[in-house]
Order: sequence, then structure tokens, then C-alpha cells
Amino acid sequence: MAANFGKNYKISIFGESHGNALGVNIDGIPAGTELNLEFLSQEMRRRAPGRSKLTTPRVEKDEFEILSGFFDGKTTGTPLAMIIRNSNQRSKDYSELKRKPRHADWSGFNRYNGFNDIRGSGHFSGRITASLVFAGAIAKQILKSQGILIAAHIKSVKDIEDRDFVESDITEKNINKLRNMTLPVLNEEIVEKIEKVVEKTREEKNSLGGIVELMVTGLPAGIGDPYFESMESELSRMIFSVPATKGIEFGAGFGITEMTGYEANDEMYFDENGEIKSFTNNNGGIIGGITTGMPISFKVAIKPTASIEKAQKTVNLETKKNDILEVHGRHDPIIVPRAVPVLEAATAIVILDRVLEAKKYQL
Ligand SMILES: Cc1cc2nc3c(=O)[nH]c(=O)nc-3n(C[C@H](O)[C@H](O)[C@H](O)COP(=O)(O)O)c2cc1C
Ligand SMILES: C=C(O[C@@H]1CC(C(=O)O)=C[C@@H](OP(=O)(O)O)[C@H]1O)C(=O)O
Repeated sequence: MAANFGKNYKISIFGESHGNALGVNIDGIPAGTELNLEFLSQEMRRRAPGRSKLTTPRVEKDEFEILSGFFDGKTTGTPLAMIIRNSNQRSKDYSELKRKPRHADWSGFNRYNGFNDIRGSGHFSGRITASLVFAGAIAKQILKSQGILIAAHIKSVKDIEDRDFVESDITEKNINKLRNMTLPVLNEEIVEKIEKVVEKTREEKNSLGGIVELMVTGLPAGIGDPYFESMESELSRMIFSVPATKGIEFGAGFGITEMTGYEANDEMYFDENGEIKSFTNNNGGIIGGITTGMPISFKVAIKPTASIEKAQKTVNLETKKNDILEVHGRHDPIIVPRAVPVLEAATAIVILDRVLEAKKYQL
């Protein structure tokens, strides 16, 4: 089923943006895992809507309720189900959109024979990513206990660029700092520039996109598989499940095509502790679908928000005539900052699933 992901850390998501609730059922959490509920809440707040002037004004607390699989502060090992109740639906904003489709309304209408819930785009809404953040936050806690850390920052908005991650950026202290920033960037001088360009674009009834960079450290060499379950394949499958994702590149990405083989090869050496490293990481920590022991590094392209107030051409499915669409309602003028915690969580789910898979073939 399309709503399911994972072979070992298995998630099944459900819900609609304007329905009663959304949530996730997680199977495969090791029994006896202590959950830090405050950390889970913090992660939910990082993604929640209505938390800054750069996000949609729809305010939702995104308080989660754990229904099963958790007892006396520890997981029981049986499925852990979580729901979040929706509290701030304004479905009249969508009354026109049944006739005049926006983002996934037209493709979803055809896929579900017209029975898709169009209120807030139903299951297609970015709101459903709250479930990913919850499952990812549990995965992050488990991975951290194994020395595996995941970090993300905004790499660019329009033509405003942050510097790239280096391995030494990935410390618990730096991750905590980024987690507490509305605009998580490494070069804080660009924060104001981003705020200004987003504000200006919003005033022009338009929206912006950008790039998020992620890095995973602490993974040993040898996790993953060749071909269909390669680490890149699994990560890409999950990352493309995050609404608004339009591209992913590992390591030097498309830029590697401009290098010669001599430049592109990541030359290896023994470091002062006798560990094998490479001087460069153009392959993004994955070769042959399997981790090399270098950090996994990748960038994700997030498109500009589809729902904009600026008038655009569309079709009217009722009159069967060409028409004009102006989307009123509550929308993110840019999805990128809210995508940061979602992409981290999505990455954590995949990495944990692959780490558990590796336990099957490594004694
Ligand atoms: C956290 C988050 C928030 C989003 N907010 C909006 C929004 O306010 N308005 C909108 O049109 N799209 C928003 N999106 C993107 C749409 O959900 C997405 O574009 C749509 O489902 C179609 O999917 P696609 O763009 O991946 O093809 C958001 C996505 C995420 C991850
Ligand atoms: C509610 C959230 O964001 C929503 C994501 C979204 C979309 O089309 O993806 C459209 C808007 O929905 P609504 O019209 O219901 O306010 C956003 O507010 C959320 O992320 O929790």
C-alpha cells in the first residue's frame, strides 16, 4: 500500500488535513525503547503550522496522543499508534477548488475517481507530514543512542546561498542550535535576506522554493545493498514522498559530471586513529548502494508553494471552460523551512530501517 513504508521500522500513515485526525502506526520499534516525550513534542513544534510569519497562518498545536505500544515510559515492542486531532480547519477556502483544481487536486481526482477529499487537499496536504516527523523523532532517538546523528539546514532560497555542511558541523550542540532556529542556516548573515525576500514575494501574492542539505554521521561502512534496495534508492523513495520535493542529489550530485574521474574519485587514506576515510566525499558516503563510512550527504530541491493568490490560468471542470484561479486561504509562502524537520525525520526513518536490516546479515 502507498501509505506504508519500511521493512523493519514499518510505518503506516493515515489522515486528511481537514478530517478528524491524522496519524501513524509504527511497527518494529525495539521493545524497551525509552521515549523522550519532550523531544518528540519539540520535533512536532518545529514542523507545526502557524509558528512564524514565514509560515501558513493556520495554527495547530500538533499535540500527539499515543494510543498503544507504550507503557511506563518504554515501548512494548508491539505496534505504536499515534493520532493528532485537527482543530483549525477552514474548509470553505476550498469550495471553489473542486471546480478549479490546484496542486494535487486534478491528479488526485483522476486517481480516486472523484472521491478524493479536496478539503485542504485531504491526504495530499503537507499536513500529513506531521506523522513522518513523529515516526522520525522516535527513529532519531534510537539512532542517537547508536552514535548516528542527522542534521539539516537551508542551503538556499532563490539565489541566497548558505555554505555547505562539513563533517565537523554535525555535533549535538550544533544540531540543537539549528533545531531552535526559525530559519536554520549556518551563515546567520543570510537570515534577514531570506526573511526580506520571502516577505516581498508574499506581498506580491507569490511564493518561493529552495534547497535543503542533509548530513548523516556515525554510520559504519557496509550498510545498504546494491541495486533495488540501495541506500540512495531507499532514501530517494522516502524523500520523494515528502510533498513539494522535486529533486535529490547525493554528494557532488549533478556537479560530478563536470569533473574528471581523477577529480571525482574519493581518494582514501588512514587517519591518525587508523580509520579509513576519504579526502573528498563526492559520492555522498554511498558507493554501490552501500555506506562507505563517510557521512551520507545529500541535497533536496523543494518547489515554490503551489497555492498562490496571484491569478493564474486554470480549467473549470464544471463549466468545461478555461478559467482563472486565485487561491485564497492560509498557505506557506515558502515550504523550505518547514520541510527541514520533515526531511530530517524522513531520513531517520530510512536510516533506522536500513540499520535494522543490516543486523540481519552482520553477525
Ligand atoms: C510542511 C509542508 C507544508 C506545505 N504547505 C503547503 C501550502 O501551504 N500550500 C500548498 O499549496 N502546498 C503546500 N505544501 C506542498 C503540497 O502539499 C504539495 O505541493 C502537493 O501535495 C503536491 O505534491 P508535489 O508538489 O510533491 O507534486 C506543503 C508541503 C509540506 C511538506
Ligand atoms: C496545516 C498545515 O499546512 C497546510 C498545508 C497545505 C498543503 O496544501 O499542503 C495547505 C494549507 O492548508 P489549510 O488550507 O488547511 O490551512 C496549510 O496550512 C500543516 O502543515 O500542518
